[in-house]
Amino acid sequence: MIEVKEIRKGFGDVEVLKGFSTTFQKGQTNLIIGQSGSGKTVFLKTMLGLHKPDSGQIIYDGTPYSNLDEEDQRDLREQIGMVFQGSALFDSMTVEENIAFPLKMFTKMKKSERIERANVVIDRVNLENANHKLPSEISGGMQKRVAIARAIVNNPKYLFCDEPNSGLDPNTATIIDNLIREITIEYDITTIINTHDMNSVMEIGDHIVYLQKGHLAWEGDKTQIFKTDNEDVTNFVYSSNLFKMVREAQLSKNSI
Ligand SMILES: Nc1ncnc2c1ncn2[C@@H]1O[C@H](COP(=O)(O)OP(=O)(O)OP(=O)(O)O)[C@@H](O)[C@H]1O
Repeated sequence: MIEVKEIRKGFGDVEVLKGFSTTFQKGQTNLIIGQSGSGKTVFLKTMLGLHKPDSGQIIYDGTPYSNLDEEDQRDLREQIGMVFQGSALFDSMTVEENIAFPLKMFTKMKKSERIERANVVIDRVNLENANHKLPSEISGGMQKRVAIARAIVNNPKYLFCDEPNSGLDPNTATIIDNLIREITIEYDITTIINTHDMNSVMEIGDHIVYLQKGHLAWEGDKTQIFKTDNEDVTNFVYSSNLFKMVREAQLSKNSI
């Protein structure tokens, strides 16, 4: 569980996160959504410890990040798996080497142990037969699977995903979303996903936080978001043409 208490972060005179609180439960896919520039990335980076908040606290399973000394902060960061936008794989490493990399960085495992553990997660994300391929030799969807496998190889308690669907076709995006959700439940991870994708909201939105100009303007789940009377959230939800058409069809049906 990650608790956010009255978090504020600014750069110079500009305050980007304007003092809000929320709680991200474990075993749930927690989504952060909002218009471009609303502060989603700054929020994610602040939770990751990459930005120091001006005030407020991020509390990881009861422990405020700001109370930790440098060594404990490092230990905590090792418990965070990260899926970067665009996968960020090492081009010159095979799938297996990419996935085993965090174990080389953060553990004292022998090479044979690292390979064994890497293959457990390779099986989990259904990447069998791709072990010795390079990222350039596999599809975008498979590259995402590698990124997810690399993020969970060290058994993280927390998983942060930045736009995990970007660049994928809708079908593959849904498969990747569901893989993240299954892993979240299976390993009881606190997962936080930064996304623009309304399909993700509908598919895996267990808890959705809507940021607007640095404020937390709304939070709820994937069914509540379609019933909210918050106009900004509704505009965001229906900003895609497809959703707009579905809504208009529903409204005209209701008026008959
Ligand atoms: N390091 C920084 N220094 C100064 N301003 C910053 C910095 N990082 C972000 N900002 C500003 O904070 C605001 C929010 O940016 P952020 O990247 O969090 O938005 P976002 O919601 O993630 O947008 P997008 O959906 O386009 O990625 C923007 O106005 C941005 O210019």
